[in-house]
Amino acid sequence: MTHALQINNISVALEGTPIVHAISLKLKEGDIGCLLGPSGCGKTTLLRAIAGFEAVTGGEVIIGGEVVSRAGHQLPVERRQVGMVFQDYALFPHLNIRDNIAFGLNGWKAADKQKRVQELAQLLHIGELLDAYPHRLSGGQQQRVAIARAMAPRPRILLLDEPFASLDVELREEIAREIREVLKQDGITTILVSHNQLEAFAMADEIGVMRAGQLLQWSSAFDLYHEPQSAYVADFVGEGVFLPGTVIDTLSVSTELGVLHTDEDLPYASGELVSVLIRPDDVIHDDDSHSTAKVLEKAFRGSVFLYTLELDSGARILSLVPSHHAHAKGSAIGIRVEMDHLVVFPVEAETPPER
Ligand SMILES: Nc1ncnc2c1ncn2[C@@H]1O[C@H](COP(=O)(O)OP(=O)(O)OP(=O)(O)O)[C@@H](O)[C@H]1O
Repeated sequence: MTHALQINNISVALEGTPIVHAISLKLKEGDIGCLLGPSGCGKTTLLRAIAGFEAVTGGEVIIGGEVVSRAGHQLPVERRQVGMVFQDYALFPHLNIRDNIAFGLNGWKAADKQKRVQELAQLLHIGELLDAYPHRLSGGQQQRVAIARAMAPRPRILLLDEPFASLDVELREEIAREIREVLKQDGITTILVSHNQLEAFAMADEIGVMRAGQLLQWSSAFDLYHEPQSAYVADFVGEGVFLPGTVIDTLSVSTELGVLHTDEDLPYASGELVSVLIRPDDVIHDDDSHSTAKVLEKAFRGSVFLYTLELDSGARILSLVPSHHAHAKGSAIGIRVEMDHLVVFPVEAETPPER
């Protein structure tokens, strides 16, 4: 099967400094991928290499089956048929919104141009703004226009660099979901860059976690959360803590929270010391439980509180507790662990993610 985008083992250097190291990924036609990672890990550099603004020092970028980059060969940006939305939107101030959107449609018949502009204006709810000029628009409206303009020529890939960075935090997730719908309806294959995982979850079919120029894992949000392939990814994606454990057999690990069982064989020998990932939704508040933990912190999340709890050993775990259960800081509450799948890593701790 030909993928809309295939990246084979690419490396990119900026001014002689290696920044992106041997990254590979594939994206299906019409899918949305997200590069997620802390500041400086190389997300933008990888995006710019796909767009053709940066050359690769090794590997290949293949768009729609065509090799557009390999060492010593660079198809120019304007011949790649990629659309790009920059963080500052970069609208043309002297053109109205209609002409901004139609800007890349040179060579289209006037009627087709008009049809495409109308179609996008409707999809992105900017129909009333077509005669206005960019300076009159809010940040959110300018963003919609920038996305419409980049989508207009039906690019083979749409590249979005931190598209929601300048929007209100409360709005971002909702807008990410809405833009996802727009892209899906128009069938545009997209890669976006983000350092916000809620945005990535709301938007993407495939998410890649990057760290120091490497792609640690490329998979669905569900798999990143439930099947992280490294302690770094487990820690970076979602919330949770690692608790020390001792392997009893391939299906069970002994921890301070009792013996935890898993549904898939663990690749560890009996007696081996391991770290077990405990997510807040694995720890259930239960007044009838014999195990207790002390409430250290409470963070209100609407329908639930996120409790930070301290175990007898001093180890900390997190728990989501319905917000109608009010327990004071310092009090002990009953807890029960409910997990059918364990995520376990060797003890040697990795450096925690820089956030
Ligand atoms: N011209 C350059 N020469 C050498 N190194 C550079 C150059 N430009 C950027 N870098 C470095 O490359 C690394 C990756 O930068 P990049 O912008 O790709 O990261 P990013 O993950 O997109 O970060 P952010 O989320 O902060 O935008 C950074 O450490 C940066 O300092």
